[in-house]
Amino acid sequence: MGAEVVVEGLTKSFGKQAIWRDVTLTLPPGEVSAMLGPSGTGKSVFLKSMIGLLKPDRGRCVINGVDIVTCSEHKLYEIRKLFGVLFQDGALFGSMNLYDNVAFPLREHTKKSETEIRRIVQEKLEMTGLAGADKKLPGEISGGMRKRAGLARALVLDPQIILVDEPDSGLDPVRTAYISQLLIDLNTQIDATILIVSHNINLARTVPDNLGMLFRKELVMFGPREVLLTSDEPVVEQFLNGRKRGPIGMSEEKDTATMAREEAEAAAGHHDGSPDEDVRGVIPQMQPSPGLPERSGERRRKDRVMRILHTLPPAAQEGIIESLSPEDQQRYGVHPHMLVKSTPRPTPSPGPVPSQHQGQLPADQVAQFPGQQRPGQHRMRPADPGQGQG
Ligand SMILES: Nc1ncnc2c1ncn2[C@@H]1O[C@H](COP(=O)(O)OP(=O)(O)OP(=O)(O)O)[C@@H](O)[C@H]1O
Repeated sequence: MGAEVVVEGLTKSFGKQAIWRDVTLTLPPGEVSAMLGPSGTGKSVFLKSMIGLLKPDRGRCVINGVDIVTCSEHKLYEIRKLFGVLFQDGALFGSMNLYDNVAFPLREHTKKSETEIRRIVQEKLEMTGLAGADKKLPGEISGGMRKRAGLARALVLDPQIILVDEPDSGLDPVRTAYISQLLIDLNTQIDATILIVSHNINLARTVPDNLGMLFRKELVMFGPREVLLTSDEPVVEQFLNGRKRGPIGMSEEKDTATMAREEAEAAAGHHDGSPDEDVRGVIPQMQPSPGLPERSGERRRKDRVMRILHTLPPAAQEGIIESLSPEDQQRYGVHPHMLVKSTPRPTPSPGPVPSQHQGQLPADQVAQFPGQQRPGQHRMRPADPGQGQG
């Protein structure tokens, strides 16, 4: 199973430009998570910080007990071997054919024989639908194929964590659907922890187990997909609906006067071209291709989410319960339209409670993974039944 990634209070700036601060989340092992956010909110910077290519100003990013923010170069080198990264353009060497590109990490980082390398490269090319394309140069193939070749290369060292930067960039919707399916199939086959960075709404709604969103230099939310998909938090709602009206503006954040003007214009009947339909709601998640086994990450996530169900907002609870099969509903002792009441929580310690204005929900409405702590919120007690880590 993939490694868990625990991020606590991670903060990054370039000189005086703050990118994001106090990002706290846990990527559950073997599950697929996606980080959304408007352009320029620092999603790629987040990915690069997670693998130690960029150094955060403060905070922790702990993988297998090692904090990659403070560890030695030697430890970082070791930890990086757990990662497979797919950069936006595949980051292939233009002068090497696909075979040599995919073989590159094996030749650089292992002492495997060429026979063994051939076996692994061919296996990964097959997994990514590129069997037979090994002699092609990156310049001779389509953008979608380049991404798949980048993915094949990311897989050769058997990564426990796969980071994927905008798998949909430059691809048409059909090719995006294919690469999305490939990511789900890979997760099924190798059970790696996957983090996808994207602003593709369709991918966000159908692929990941967990969703997060960066905006205004903060992590607005992170939790099971159903929490964001049913959220009425204005930033999340605007983003998932792809609307112009809302707090997200052309460059980043709109001022209050602009928002008020847009509200007034909308009330007066002006149509700004945004879709009328509200796409909020839980739609079925993409399943592994026929012939593949059940996805272990999905099964584990189901157990984990059912343990924290009572901590989630009612709409998310309903979405989760409704997406369970009748057998699972019976197994977990739930039924549609029931609301699992929140168990009393300890009184929060004094401290700033994130305000709606800052794009954050009050701490007790935010989906939190067990063992996680936010400012002003007590850590969930391990003794609390149903709060264990899935
Ligand atoms: N190495 C760097 N040095 C200085 N500034 C940087 C560096 N890398 C990124 N930035 C800045 O950090 C901000 C966030 O960039 P990033 O590429 O992470 O955004 P993003 O959310 O991935 O955007 P997009 O969705 O458009 O790819 C930008 O203002 C960018 O200019």
